[in-house]
Amino acid sequence: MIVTSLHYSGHKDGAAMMKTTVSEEWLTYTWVRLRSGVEPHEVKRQLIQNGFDDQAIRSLMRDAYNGRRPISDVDHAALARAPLTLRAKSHPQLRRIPAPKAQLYVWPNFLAPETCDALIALTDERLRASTTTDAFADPKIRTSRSSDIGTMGHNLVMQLDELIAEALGIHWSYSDATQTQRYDVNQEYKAHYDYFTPGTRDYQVHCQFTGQRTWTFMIYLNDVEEGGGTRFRRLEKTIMPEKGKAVIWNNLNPDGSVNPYTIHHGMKVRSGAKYVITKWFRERGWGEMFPEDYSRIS
Ligand SMILES: O=C(O)CCC(=O)C(=O)O
Ligand SMILES: [Fe+2]
Repeated sequence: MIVTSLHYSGHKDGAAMMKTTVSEEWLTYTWVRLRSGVEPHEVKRQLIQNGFDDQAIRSLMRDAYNGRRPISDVDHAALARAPLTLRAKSHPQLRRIPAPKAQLYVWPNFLAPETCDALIALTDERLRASTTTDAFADPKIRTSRSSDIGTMGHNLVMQLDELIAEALGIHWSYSDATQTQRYDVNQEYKAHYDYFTPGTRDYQVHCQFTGQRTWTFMIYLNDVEEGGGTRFRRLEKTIMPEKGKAVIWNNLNPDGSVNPYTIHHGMKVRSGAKYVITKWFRERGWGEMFPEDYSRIS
């Protein structure tokens, strides 16, 4: 903590020593936390604890100061028309998979091979067993390992977040912190939904601040020797891993209800290893959900 860069407006009696100006260090402190998925109200609490006055907290947190937008602001029809869906009509690589029951897209070569390699190296630095949010679920449902690369404050991941957010056309604050998954031989993620079933305790716990999951943006980081496809059994489509290829789908219907046709299975790797980035978008973030300058990117 670099205290010398801060200006204190101390009262003579010493009762309140409030920090009133912001520094690069505290901006980093604030935004690394917000990027990592720490809720705005918690970041605000930490800043208060560190002695900042309200004005300084406003300038540190900017759009996040007022917290996530209310659930009543969510426009599900607009989510179903996210800029990516329009871009797919003319983009040379991005295309919609012909499956009328769900919005499913593939984008080959979305990431450059060197970026994939750097993300794999970062993933391998800090692996943990993958979990599912349902404590009662079969422990064999997801046997891969995961890495919370979105909480490391790494520049590369922040750039990746921007790239994904711009590609989809939805601001990164409407997403969970970025994760990677590594599957070794015989590891898989059995058929599941990325959304939380409304009315369950799971939904209550995992959606209370951020709302439901909306779009999933997944990227394969390597070519898998054998196996490891992503199977959408109700759509009768299987996407095969290819280094840098993104698979993107909307877990919801245009009316906001969950779409069970999006059930998918990360199939067993038969030979080699498989790495994927998973980025789950959410109903609630701060600021504009569809920033205007994202829509201009072709
Ligand atoms: O690895 C895959 O192909 C699918 C991963 C997945 O569905 C997930 O992480 O939610
Ligand atoms: Fe999934």
